[in-house]
Amino acid sequence: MAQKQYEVLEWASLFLEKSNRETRVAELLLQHHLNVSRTQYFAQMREDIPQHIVEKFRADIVKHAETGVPIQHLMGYEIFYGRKYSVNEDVLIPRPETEELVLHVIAHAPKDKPITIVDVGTGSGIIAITLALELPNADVYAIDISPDALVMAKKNAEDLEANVTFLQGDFLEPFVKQDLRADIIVSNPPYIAEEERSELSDTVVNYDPEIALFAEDNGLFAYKKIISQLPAAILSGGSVAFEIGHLQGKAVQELLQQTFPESSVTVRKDINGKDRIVSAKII
Ligand SMILES: C[S@@+](CC[C@H](N)C(=O)[O-])C[C@H]1O[C@@H](n2cnc3c(N)ncnc32)[C@H](O)[C@@H]1O
Repeated sequence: MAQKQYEVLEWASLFLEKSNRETRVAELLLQHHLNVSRTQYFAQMREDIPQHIVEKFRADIVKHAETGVPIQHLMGYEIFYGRKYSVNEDVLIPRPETEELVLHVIAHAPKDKPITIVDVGTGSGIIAITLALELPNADVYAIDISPDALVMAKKNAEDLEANVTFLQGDFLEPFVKQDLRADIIVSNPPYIAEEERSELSDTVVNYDPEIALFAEDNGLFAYKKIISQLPAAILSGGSVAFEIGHLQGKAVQELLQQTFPESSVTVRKDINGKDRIVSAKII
């Protein structure tokens, strides 16, 4: 018997609710299996869906509910800043908060002269690639310690035709080693404290890479390390922008202020009113 699109979605929502899984994912997954735009998806809510698509969709919903595997891994991609990025277990699944970091950098970047930008801890490459595509005057470098993450980031850069130089190493070290200096340094580093592990969903703990999530020193290790490398990596008058955990604003602000006492360091809130970005213009 043929099933209408809204009936298939209703089944998925009930199934996911029963297994305490988020239901928002069902729509994204169904849209993916139907291979339609968002507008088309809503327009055809009362249309019949071919049986083979219903079966594939149901199988993915059951797998997600039973194992916690993120739908982005089932689909093989996530959308970031309107572009499709391949993802797998080697990279953090892009988060919507990070779009706010990218928007901040784009809004404040000089547009009238050549600039150099470094993305520290690039993962799937979302920050570096978006900046390379949105800021044609920027020479963009992207660093990660994980060779596997860099494979995925390079694939994404190639697929999206973005010109990014990828370096492997410990935070800013490979950039500094080349005697380079940047106008803008941006990072969404690992910032979750080990003590917070139990608060995370098993979808995050089991499927995002450990190295992308956790940081010692109450989640501050990466900020401390990057800030200690900054004086050798940034140009005077350059700027820094970090994504932060919503309780880390004051601590990261103080760390930056200690290293650059003359600079003004700002904590910015995200769309939900939570501290999300710490930025500074370096003097
Ligand atoms: C929170 S993820 C961010 C990934 C990506 N920039 C994003 O926003 O989705 C942090 C990234 O930092 C990388 N990383 C962790 N420790 C590092 C280190 N010591 N040096 C360079 N990168 C590191 C991880 O491999 C991971 O890709």
